[in-house]
Amino acid sequence: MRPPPLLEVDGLTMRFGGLSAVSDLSFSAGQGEITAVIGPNGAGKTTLFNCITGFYRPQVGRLSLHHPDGAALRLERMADHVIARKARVARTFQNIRLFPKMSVLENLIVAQHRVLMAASVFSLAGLLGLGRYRRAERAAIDLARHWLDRTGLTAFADVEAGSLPYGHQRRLEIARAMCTRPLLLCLDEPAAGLNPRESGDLNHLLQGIRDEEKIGLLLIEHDMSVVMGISDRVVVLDHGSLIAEGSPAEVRGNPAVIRAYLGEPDEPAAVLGGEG
Ligand SMILES: Nc1ncnc2c1ncn2[C@@H]1O[C@H](COP(=O)(O)OP(=O)(O)OP(=O)(O)O)[C@@H](O)[C@H]1O
Repeated sequence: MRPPPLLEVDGLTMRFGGLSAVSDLSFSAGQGEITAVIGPNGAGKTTLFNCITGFYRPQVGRLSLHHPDGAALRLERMADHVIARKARVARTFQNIRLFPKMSVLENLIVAQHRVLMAASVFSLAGLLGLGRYRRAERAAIDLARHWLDRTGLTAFADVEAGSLPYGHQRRLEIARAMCTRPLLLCLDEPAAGLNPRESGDLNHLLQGIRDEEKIGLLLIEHDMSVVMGISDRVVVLDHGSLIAEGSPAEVRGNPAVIRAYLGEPDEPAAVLGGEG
């Protein structure tokens, strides 16, 4: 049985001039599930992420984020900063976007600036005088330390983020996103540029986040060992439309998926291999 939907995408269409980058797309991503969005180049994956995170406003369709208190927030009506803060959707990027000159720890504290500023009641007096701010600061440091530990970065806490090896920077991006306490974590090609060992570590980290935090993860990924190895559901796009949806095993054997990737029905293992 599928878990309750966390994100429901309903009839989503996003056009650029005459081009439909996403076309009448519907699917759901469950709470406590890893949902992978795959498809050939130009299929509309990044456009979908940009609609979910408020960077684009779709012309048609609904994006509903179901909160544990029963509220269904309509993301397509919200600005990006409201989606991050109120709907609690966090995102990492294909091209890593850390503060490279800040330390690893500072990156994780800055991610929590909204909570800290709220605790200061947005005033200097609040910053200087209130126990409430000091408690919030303590909690922010504890949360940062927790995610440093979970991502294996504790030893690098004081190191400049930009000087970390690539695989560590990817994990730091995930730690930073988790410091915002998201309900939905959107990961844009988290395995890009990782070697097989780092990719294995990433799988382990993402499965741990799913199982322990019970949040939803939505990932765009081209590395099929990651997609087939850790996803609970796979959504396949081609030319902006949904062509398949199901478990990794169901999707891997789907003729439409094989055609979209290979242009012919032979040799699915070449592109859609992996564990699963
Ligand atoms: N801002 C934009 N303006 C015009 N066209 C765009 C814009 N963003 C995306 N597109 C077009 O929309 C289509 C889908 O692009 P998108 O980047 O969403 O695909 P993708 O599946 O993420 O591809 P890739 O795997 O190569 O990253 C492409 O034809 C792309 O050129």
